[in-house]
Amino acid sequence: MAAVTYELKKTCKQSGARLGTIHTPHGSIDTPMFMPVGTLATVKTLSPEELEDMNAQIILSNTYHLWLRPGEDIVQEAGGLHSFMNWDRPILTDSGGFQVFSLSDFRNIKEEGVHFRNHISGEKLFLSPEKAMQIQNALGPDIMMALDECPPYPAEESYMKASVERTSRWAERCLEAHQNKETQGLFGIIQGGEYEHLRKQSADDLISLDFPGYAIGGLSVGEPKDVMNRVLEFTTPLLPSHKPRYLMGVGSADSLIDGAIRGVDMFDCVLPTRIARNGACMTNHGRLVVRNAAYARDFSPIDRDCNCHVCRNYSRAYIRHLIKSNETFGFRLTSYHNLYFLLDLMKKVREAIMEDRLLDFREEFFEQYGFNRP
Ligand SMILES: CCCSCc1cc(N)cc2c(=O)[nH]c(N)nc12
Repeated sequence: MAAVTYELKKTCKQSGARLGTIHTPHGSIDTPMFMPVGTLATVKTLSPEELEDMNAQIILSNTYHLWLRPGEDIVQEAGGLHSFMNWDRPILTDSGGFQVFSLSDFRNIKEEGVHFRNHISGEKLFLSPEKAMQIQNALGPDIMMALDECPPYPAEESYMKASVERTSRWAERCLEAHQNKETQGLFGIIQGGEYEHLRKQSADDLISLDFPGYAIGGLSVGEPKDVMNRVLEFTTPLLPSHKPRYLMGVGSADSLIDGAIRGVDMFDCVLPTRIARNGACMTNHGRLVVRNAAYARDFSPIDRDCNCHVCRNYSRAYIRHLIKSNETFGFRLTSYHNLYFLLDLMKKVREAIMEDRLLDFREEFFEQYGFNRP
């Protein structure tokens, strides 16, 4: 029995969207869905109990960061990530490659792996497909990611082709190095940038290796939204309909809806908690920067159309005061609301797919939120 399986439940009549359920050793996940990011084994400022209260079905953590601190050996001695962080629902870990490329000021990519400098201590380190698998096998997430290279945007076609071919060879090495096939699912990551023929090559290579799920990487790296949507339009249909599709690093409300319309099942992004720590909030009527002076005497909730614990109990004025005072509780309130907002948005997306009205929902939401407003 595979560790991770996907059950396709309904395909939307209006678009490529679909409803499904991902079954993992730590529970099932209704899709399309958003995954809060807990880079260092915590979703910043929030407790596992609060994440369960807002119906977070799965959270992410990061191989690169946990390898550096506290070390995968300590997490393994604790019984794995679930025990270490007291989270008994599913966990997905990224493979570390993206973080090496985005965080390290020195890196040298070779066939055997990537040489880089620890962004904290400066020491030289080396990450190979085998090492990425050893770390993830020790951390014990339900879903692991193969080691890939996420080239910058834009990238020359010749560089992208060589990178895709190396990522495919690394994916095969990850499969060979995988130690816990019965308890941990391994997803392949499709690369290829904006080049349709390279996306096809990457998909063909990885589909031939029969992963239980596939991620679309190399997006949300600075490309315009119309480029992302165009790449999704020709990439998502290449992927098996009976396996989960994960769009990496995508998390604004409009991108989640547009990704679901194009058949994406899983999303993650640090955006909701990152902007929360700057006093910015996602609402059904656009982004609200609650730290602004305009809200000093505004005793209404962050979002009058939100039913979260924060919007039912705290005012903009109070939250602005806490943020301006650098009070941790202020960041907790904005983080809780933003994650609740995206999780609730995906619940509404699932309901719209069930009722075959996702495109109508998109129009209503975009109009109310102010997307596409000139
Ligand atoms: C915890 C963070 C998960 S998503 C990080 C991420 C984000 C984005 N935007 C792209 C990629 C990618 O192409 N490959 C990999 N492994 N990760 C990516």
